[in-house]
Amino acid sequence: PMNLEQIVADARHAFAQAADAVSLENEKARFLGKAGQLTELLKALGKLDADTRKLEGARINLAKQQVEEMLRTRREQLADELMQQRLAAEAIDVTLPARGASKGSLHPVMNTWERVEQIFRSIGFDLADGPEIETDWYNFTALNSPLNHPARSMHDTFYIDARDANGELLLLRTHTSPMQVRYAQMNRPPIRVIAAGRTYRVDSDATHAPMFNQVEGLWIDENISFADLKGVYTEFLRRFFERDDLRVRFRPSYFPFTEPSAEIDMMFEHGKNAGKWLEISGAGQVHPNVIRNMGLAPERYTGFAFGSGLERLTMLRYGVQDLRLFFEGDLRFLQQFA
Ligand SMILES: CNC(=O)COc1cccc(Nc2cc(Cl)ccn2)c1
Repeated sequence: PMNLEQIVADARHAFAQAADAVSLENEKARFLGKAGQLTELLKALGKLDADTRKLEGARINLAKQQVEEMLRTRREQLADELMQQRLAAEAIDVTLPARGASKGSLHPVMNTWERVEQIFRSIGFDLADGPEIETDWYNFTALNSPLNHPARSMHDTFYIDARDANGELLLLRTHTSPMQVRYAQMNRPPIRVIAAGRTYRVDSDATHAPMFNQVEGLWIDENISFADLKGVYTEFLRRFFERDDLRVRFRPSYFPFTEPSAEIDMMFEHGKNAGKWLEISGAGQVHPNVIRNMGLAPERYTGFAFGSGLERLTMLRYGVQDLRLFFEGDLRFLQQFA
């Protein structure tokens, strides 16, 4: 019969040459398959006499076991090589430095908003919120603004083309005072409240934007005087600007909702703008009509109020010259405040 040693040697060579599992299976078929060399030899045993068939059959089966063992070994080798290739290809170097995500930061005006609220909360003020779309009653009438007051004109105020359920005119609030009126209607004295938020006016240039942010404060109780306003507001400015060389002056002024009214200027005794008075806010004793519109008796309750632009406070704190920079979202500007 064909030289069994030669067949086993051929199989060893063929399996070693097989580069992957599929080619190895093809080589296996050449030796162990239905038409394989070893299978053919086993079939040919039928022609031999009994003794010879027994002897030859044993020899062929031995060869078959060797070939099957070689096949198993090669299969394991190929599987291991495949695993090694995958480990190399899919390896992640966990020691590489992270890409890092840039940290966000608060918009400077929102930072001012938070600082103002934190300062007033620390001296016992509550916070009010309220609708940006207001009725003309809460925005003007409740605040003692006469029906023919120029601020009510469409040149200064954005009106909504609709009325509310009670037929009231609707508008975008022009200041945050309406929130304070609502708060005072819902709470009993002592009323100490800060109302901050977006306000809208028909105006826009380097120092005016149609939408901007305002913060107002209100303190109503028995015997609250103008002196209390000066004390509280001066202390607020010193803490907000973190300066104790800050001077404050109150100039007589006029607002429909306060009597007497004042405009508040501040000045730093040292530094770049030393000695220069800067207008920062408006304030005054709440007008008796406004006290009454809050549902309180002006004979018993008095109080003060003040208002300031949050952009204005921010511009003064950081020396920003153009208001529009706060609304453009230019990261080169904003990241200075990160
Ligand atoms: C930038 N702000 C300004 O020029 C003027 O702001 C001011 C001035 C005086 C008072 C008020 N607010 C106020 C609020 C109520 Cl509920 C009652 C009375 N007054 C706001």
